[in-house]
Amino acid sequence: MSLLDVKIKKAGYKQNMEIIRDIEFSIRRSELVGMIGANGAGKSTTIKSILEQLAFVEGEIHREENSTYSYIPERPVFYDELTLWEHFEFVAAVENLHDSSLIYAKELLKKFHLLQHIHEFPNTFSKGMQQKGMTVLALFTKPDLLIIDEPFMGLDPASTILLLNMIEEERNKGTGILMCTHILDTAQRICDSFVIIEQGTMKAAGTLETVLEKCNATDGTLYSCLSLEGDTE
Ligand SMILES: Nc1ncnc2c1ncn2[C@@H]1O[C@H](COP(=O)(O)OP(=O)(O)OP(=O)(O)O)[C@@H](O)[C@H]1O
Repeated sequence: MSLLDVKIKKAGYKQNMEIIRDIEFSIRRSELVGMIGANGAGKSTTIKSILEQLAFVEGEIHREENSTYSYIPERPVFYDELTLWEHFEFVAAVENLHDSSLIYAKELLKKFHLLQHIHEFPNTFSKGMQQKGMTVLALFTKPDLLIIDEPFMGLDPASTILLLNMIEEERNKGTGILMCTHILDTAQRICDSFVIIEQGTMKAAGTLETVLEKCNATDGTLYSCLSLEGDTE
């Protein structure tokens, strides 16, 4: 049984608008799935359809019963009037979380070197600090499924390693992860499987071997699966 089964026939931002079509993949527990594709290919739109944020989706999206999910958006979003810590208190109250989750939040904040900033307003943070804040906010609820859009953007090398370790720890705990990224070398190294999106549709899905075969690039890398700009026949 999968944590998430996606079978999108077509979807878009308003009724009958077709931005993406024929996208089918699943995510199991402990599986890290990399979603790869050029700018504007339809990756974020696919994520939005999973998050039920699109006005028009034809198809089926099933999540395992009673499973929870967290989403780390490409661009961090914080409330202007709340400090970082107040964001945690707010989420804990809204989601009715146990007190232990706030203790866990502090452990994670320490790990991500944000503990000394918890009484500051995140909108005054640097891009990387905001990204780390969003990551901890997504993790402290202990989701079954984690959806991450471009997680490495703006992170310094130490924070990148921290994030990679965190992804590995989450997988070991059984969390299923969907990660959109343009950092193909890292994706190829760490993901269990891939979904390649091109011009709004799924070009290939499966293990590295499967997608490379589908892209006629058995000796290539993930780069070979993307049609490069300026390519001629
Ligand atoms: N709110 C919107 N309303 C209408 N069209 C949109 C909207 N958001 C995105 N699109 C269009 O949907 C298409 C797919 O965009 P999407 O953001 O899913 O691409 P992406 O693969 O995530 O790209 P990137 O790598 O640049 O983040 C693009 O043509 C884009 O212009």
